[in-house]
Amino acid sequence: MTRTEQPFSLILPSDPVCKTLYAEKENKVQSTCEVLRSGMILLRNYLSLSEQVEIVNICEELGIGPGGFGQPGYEDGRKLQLQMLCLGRYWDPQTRYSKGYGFKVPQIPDKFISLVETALEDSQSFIKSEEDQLPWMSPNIGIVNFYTATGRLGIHQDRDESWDSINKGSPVVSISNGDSAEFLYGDERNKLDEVVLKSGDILIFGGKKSRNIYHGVKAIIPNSAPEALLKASMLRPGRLNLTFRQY
Ligand SMILES: O=C(O)CCC(=O)C(=O)O
Ligand SMILES: [Fe+2]
Repeated sequence: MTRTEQPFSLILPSDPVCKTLYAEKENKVQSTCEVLRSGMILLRNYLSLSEQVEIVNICEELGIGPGGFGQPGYEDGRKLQLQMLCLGRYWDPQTRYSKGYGFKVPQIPDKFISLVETALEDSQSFIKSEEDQLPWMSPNIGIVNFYTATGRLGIHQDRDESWDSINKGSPVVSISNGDSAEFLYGDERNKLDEVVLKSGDILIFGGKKSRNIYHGVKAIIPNSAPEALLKASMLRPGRLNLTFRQY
C-alpha cells in the first residue's frame, strides 16, 4: 500500500465545543432487522448517533497513526478508489493478507469486537430457520475503507481468509457510516441486486449460501450522511465502512 504523502484524516477542522453539544443531542431512530437473502441480514439504523461518532473518532485515531490510511494499489500503478486502514492483519490487492511492510498493523479495538459480536448475536436470534442460521465468529481482522463521493469498489468475493473460515461460512460484518452507498450483491457477477447502505446500518453475510456472494460498491450518494453525525464528528464528506471477519 502506498502511504499517502500526508497522513489521511477523516476529520475536518472544527470547534470542539460545538462537537460535544451535537453529540449530546441524540435522537435514536428505530432499528429493524431485514433478511435480504439466506445468510444475509441487514440491521438498519442499528447504531446510535453517539456510537457512529465514536467509530469515526476511533478510526481517525488509528488512521492518522503509523500503519494508518493509505491508498492500496497494484504493481502496474492502478489504485483502489478509496483510502484503506487494516486492523489485525495487513491486506492489499497485490499481496492479499500479509504482515505488512515496516509498520505495525493496529489491533482491532475491543469496542469494535464487542459491537460486531452483539450485532451477530442479534442477527442469530432474529433468524428462525436452522437452514439459514449464521455461524458464530469473533473477528480478528478488519478493513476500514473511506470512500469520497467518487469512490467505489469493484465486484469481488471475500475469499482471502483461511480455507477453514470460508468453508464454514464465517460471516463478514460490515458497518456503514457517513454517506450512503449503492451496494451490489448476488450469486453471479453479472446478475446483482442492489441495496442502499446508510449510516448506522450493519450488513452481515455468511453461511453456506451467502459467504461467497459477489459484491461491490457501485457508487456513493453525495451529501446523504446524517447532518447530526457530520456536526458531531466533523467527518469529511464521504463514506466510512468497516468490515470484520475471522481469518
Ligand atoms: O464498503 C463496503 O461496503 C464493502 C467493503 C468490502 O466489500 C470489503 O472490504 O471487502
Ligand atoms: Fe468485500
